[in-house]
Amino acid sequence: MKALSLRDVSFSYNGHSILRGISFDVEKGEFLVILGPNGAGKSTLLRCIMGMLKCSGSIEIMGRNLAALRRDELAKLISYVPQRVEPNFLRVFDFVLLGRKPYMGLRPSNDDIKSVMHALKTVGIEKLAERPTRMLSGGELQKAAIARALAQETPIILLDEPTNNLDPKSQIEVMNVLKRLSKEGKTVISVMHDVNLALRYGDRMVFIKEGKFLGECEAGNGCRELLKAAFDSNVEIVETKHGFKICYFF
Ligand SMILES: Nc1ncnc2c1ncn2[C@@H]1O[C@H](COP(=O)(O)OP(=O)(O)OP(=O)(O)O)[C@@H](O)[C@H]1O
Repeated sequence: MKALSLRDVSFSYNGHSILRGISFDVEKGEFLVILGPNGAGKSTLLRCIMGMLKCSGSIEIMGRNLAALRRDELAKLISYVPQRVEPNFLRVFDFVLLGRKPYMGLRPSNDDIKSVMHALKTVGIEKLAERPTRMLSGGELQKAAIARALAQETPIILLDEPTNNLDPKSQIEVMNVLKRLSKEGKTVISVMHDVNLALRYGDRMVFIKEGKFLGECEAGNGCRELLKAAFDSNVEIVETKHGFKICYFF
């Protein structure tokens, strides 16, 4: 069974075609990065997978047809970290507790509280539990959003540009958390613009261009030709002394 299977997924906004017949699979425990130019349809694709937009074609999540899943069933299979998270008056603990909604009764159970504490520890922000989210830095807020998704305890986690607006140290911290999660068996699917982070942390890259599936490649193999075609630029990939692949466009 695949974690995610897309077959001929298409979507239009008011008759304007955005996604055109996208098909690909994601294996369980894989760290898949979705890349492509601005406006290619990456965020739209994530919203289709989350059932927030109604697309044609078929989407299977952990072997189950998305169209046949109830909202609470879907929320136990897949969690979503959106591109922008709005900070508010909620304490970090309560913000992360929102991830327990699919499981919670009127009051949080001991399991809910344990799960929140575990999620906060996993992303390394347990010391911020009492702080209102509006008093967090961009990186801390991003980690809180990831912790909320972890508290949801889903086998798949979907992220839309999780390293946006983060400084280099926070970028690496967030990517290390995601890599560790995928190594522990979670399926991580992330839209990213930072090709170097994608090459370094992803297992595989899927390229979307003009609403279509352009191609896929193993991240370790550099993916030079696909990068060139996706971004209409010349690309060079070099290996650093640490064994990382670094790519630059010209
Ligand atoms: N609510 C909407 N109504 C109409 N068109 C929309 C809407 N949201 C997005 N679009 C259009 O759909 C296309 C795909 O947008 P989408 O946000 O999915 O692209 P993206 O690949 O995620 O882009 P980026 O890398 O810039 O975030 C764009 O042309 C965008 O203008």
